[in-house]
Amino acid sequence: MAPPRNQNRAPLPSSPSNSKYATDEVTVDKKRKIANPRMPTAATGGRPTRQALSVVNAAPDLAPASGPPSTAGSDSPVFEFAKEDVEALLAEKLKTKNKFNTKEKCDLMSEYIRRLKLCVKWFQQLEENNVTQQASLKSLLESAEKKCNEMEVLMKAKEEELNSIIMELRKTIDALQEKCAKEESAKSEAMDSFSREKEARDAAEKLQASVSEELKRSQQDNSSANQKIQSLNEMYKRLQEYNTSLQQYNSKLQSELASTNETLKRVEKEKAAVFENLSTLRGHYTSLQEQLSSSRAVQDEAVKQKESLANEVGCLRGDLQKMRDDRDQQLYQVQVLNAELLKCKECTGKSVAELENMTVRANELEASCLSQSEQINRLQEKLTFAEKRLEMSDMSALETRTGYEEQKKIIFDLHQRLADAETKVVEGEKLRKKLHNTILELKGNIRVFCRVRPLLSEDCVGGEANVISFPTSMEAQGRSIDLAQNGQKHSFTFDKVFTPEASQQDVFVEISQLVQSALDGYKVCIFAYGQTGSGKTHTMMGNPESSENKGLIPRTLEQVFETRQSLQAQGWKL
Ligand SMILES: Nc1ncnc2c1ncn2[C@@H]1O[C@H](COP(=O)(O)OP(=O)(O)OP(=O)(O)O)[C@@H](O)[C@H]1O
Repeated sequence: MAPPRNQNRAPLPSSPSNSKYATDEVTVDKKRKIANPRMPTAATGGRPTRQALSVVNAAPDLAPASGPPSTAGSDSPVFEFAKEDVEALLAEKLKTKNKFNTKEKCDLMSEYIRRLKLCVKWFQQLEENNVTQQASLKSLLESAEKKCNEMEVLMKAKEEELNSIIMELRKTIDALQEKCAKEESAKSEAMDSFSREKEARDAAEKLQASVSEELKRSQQDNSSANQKIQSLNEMYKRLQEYNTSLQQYNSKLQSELASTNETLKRVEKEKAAVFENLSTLRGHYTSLQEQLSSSRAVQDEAVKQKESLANEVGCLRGDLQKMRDDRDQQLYQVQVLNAELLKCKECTGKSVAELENMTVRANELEASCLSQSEQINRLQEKLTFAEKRLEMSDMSALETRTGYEEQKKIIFDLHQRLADAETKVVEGEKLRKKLHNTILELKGNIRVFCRVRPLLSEDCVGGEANVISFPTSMEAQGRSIDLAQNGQKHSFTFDKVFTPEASQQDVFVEISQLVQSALDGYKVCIFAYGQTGSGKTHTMMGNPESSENKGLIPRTLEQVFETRQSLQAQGWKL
């Protein structure tokens, strides 16, 4: 015969270290055995447990006159009953050998009563266990809810903190980017001005080079003009010398002409004297015929002399003419030379004017050169200033760049922190889902709510206004309703009962957790049933336009979309 069940289920050692686990185990074990007493368990080493009824049947053997068997640390034995056992016990019929043997009948009856009592006791114990289990589950549920709420609050605070940090960082990034852009534009402006100044400097240098070349050319022109002037002066001097020599020659020729004229006068005087002599001679002609012949001869000779003298005069005249021609030619040459001299003088004047012009131009060019060099100096100063500015802007750009790099590092660190925080959030979210699901499982996977709608005007026609009442006992409050019919009261218990005063929001508060569960990825079904006009449509749909009267479906959709938006802000995607 197998040992009785209560011996196997003796209370576990009451060591303080494992008392909690022992209690939990007992609870779980009991639950499992109540559900299916014939299932083999670890406690029985895999063997099927003995039938509870047989324990009860065996009770007289185990419980002698001293009383019922007791478990360790307890006076009353613990028996276990299955449904079938109870039903069998209830259906049992007393069989006596002799119908009229009342003693035997009485014994059997008392035995039967004892077993019934044991069964009732077992029921009571079971109920007590259930109550304690329910209380412990409630406390567990409350602590889990508390934890969940705390976790949610923490998460929200952390999320807000992170959002503010992200906003600040975004602002800093924007400011830095703006600063960077400004610096870049200032740098490009400085570069532009630098390039412009460089171009201006190049142009000025080119201008200076061209001006210096022009100056050189003008100096060369000047020197060539000077040389020309010198040569012209020399030529002028030579011409003056030539002129003086020509004047001297002219005066010489004139003196020669005067002497020739004097000679001619003398010759004419001699001729006149000869003619006088001839007349005297003619007077003496007669007298002097002889003398005439001689005189003729002398005359002939004189004629001859005269002819020779006339020839000589002609020759002298030709010479004179020649001399005159020469003189005219010389005069013409002098005139030409004078004209040339005048031209030369004009030329010299022009050259002098040109020289003056050239000097003026050279002076102007020197002045422009000076102004150009001043401009070049100014431009060089500007250039050095621009270079300094460029260096400064380079320095500031470098500083900004280092600042930017530092900010980048900070942003990188913050991004890492953000990523860590996000992973923590995700983990927290997972934990929250798990806890939420555990809570819902603890609350019960299938829950039935009852909503009592307020009485409508047509409902009061029959005068049965107070059919429904709500019990106010601690246990039944909010979970039960009592219906009165024909003077009889019928109680009904649900997971939750909503009174007519309950608003749509109150109903949705209970449902929203299931919606959250659906959002967490669990399958959820909510449906309403009831008789016509009981308020199903009102509860489920209500008036979607009214914020107060909208039903569960609009509110659920709102929650879904709100959650979607908040999750989107956290980086979740559809
Ligand atoms: N909690 C409530 N508060 C106020 N009025 C309600 C409530 N519940 C229902 N009503 C009103 O009761 C009437 C009937 O409700 P409803 O139409 O929702 O019933 P129903 O169960 O959907 O009916 P049916 O099955 O015929 O569609 C409506 O006029 C509705 O406004």
